[in-house]
Amino acid sequence: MEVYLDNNATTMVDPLVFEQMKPFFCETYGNPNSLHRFGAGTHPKMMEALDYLYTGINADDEDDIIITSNATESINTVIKGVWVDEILNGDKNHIVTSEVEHPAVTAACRFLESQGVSITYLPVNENGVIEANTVRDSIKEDTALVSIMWANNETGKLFPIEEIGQICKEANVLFHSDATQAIGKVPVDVQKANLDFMSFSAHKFHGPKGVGGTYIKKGVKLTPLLHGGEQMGGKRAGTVDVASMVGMGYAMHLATNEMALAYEDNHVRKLRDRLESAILELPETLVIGGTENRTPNTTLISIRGVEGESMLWDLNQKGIGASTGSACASEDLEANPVMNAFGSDSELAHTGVRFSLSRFNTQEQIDYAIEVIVNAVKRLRNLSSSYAYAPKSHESGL
Ligand SMILES: Cc1ncc(COP(=O)(O)O)c(CNc2co[nH]c2=O)c1O
Repeated sequence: MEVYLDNNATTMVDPLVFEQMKPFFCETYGNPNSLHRFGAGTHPKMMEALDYLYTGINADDEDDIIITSNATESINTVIKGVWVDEILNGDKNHIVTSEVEHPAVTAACRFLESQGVSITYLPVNENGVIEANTVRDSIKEDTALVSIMWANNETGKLFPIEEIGQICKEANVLFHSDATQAIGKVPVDVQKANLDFMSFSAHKFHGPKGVGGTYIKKGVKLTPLLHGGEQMGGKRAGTVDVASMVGMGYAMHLATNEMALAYEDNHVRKLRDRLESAILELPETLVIGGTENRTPNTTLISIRGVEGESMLWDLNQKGIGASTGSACASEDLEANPVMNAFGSDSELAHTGVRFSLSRFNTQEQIDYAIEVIVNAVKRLRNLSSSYAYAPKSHESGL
């Protein structure tokens, strides 16, 4: 049996989304910017996609959305655009972010640091969450931007975005959230959150890879990252991947409607809890960041005595796909940076395994995964030269 439990890395394209995309490869294939019928034929579905996108996040209208290639481009568009507008051409020189952002945020901020910008990286509390008051305390006269993720890709922890948005509004500071891991899992409302900018990526909510979006609040200036064309009103040059844009719009429609979010919060959460509870019955296991206030599909579990990469290999041999954290960091054997941010000791920081489910997982798959995981833990702990579990009188050893 094959069981895919790495949906925070990427998701399967929903077959219903794929159906919407098909016509734009060999039938309606014109360039949207061409004046003839072949180009104009793409417009109705592109407008429909923009309608799905802006309504899915409760933006004002379709002008508040630009189509990008992924969340990484969207994040760079915001951070570097604010740098140009507010720092290079303004009187600001400070950005507030967190220690547990995705590398797309951290690396963009590191680049700005190399250009002389001051960056504050806020720490998480013992539950792996940024506390809103630490944002308030970090804002200074010359703060240009606050950028805090909506949901952490490794732990699933949800951050107090609405509270932080109110703080930024009162301090008159621009506010960006990387919502890549939130859309399709929890309600996302850019107006309730007082966001000026937001980034997202279609392949995280059953849309195609290679397409994402940036929300830019109406009236907020943002110098484009890409120049050289009038697409997206000049906010993002380059011919749009029409099929992917249509796919992302429909995926947003399927993922953010009331019924879909209720399904995530019930069916997917129940399967995640079933998997998590079974693993937590093993001794010396714990959920990193705790089980409260998370996206319904994610669990990051430390299994003492079991190297995360070894576990992934065992699982893969049995047809199960999971991860130790962000795929972009999975090539190296570095300790999980999020676990480091929790102050985990170096041994613990290598024991994390992330399981991230989706609406396409079934109970049969989860029960099979539980059986494989429990057997893998037994095998790997028995092989470990450094792990010796001394069961307490009432516990059975492994
Ligand atoms: C919070 C967050 N932001 C940005 C990105 C980048 O998205 P992309 O530009 O579409 O690639 C990711 C991808 N996160 C992961 C990719 O693989 N495992 C992950 O957890 C993410 O989880």
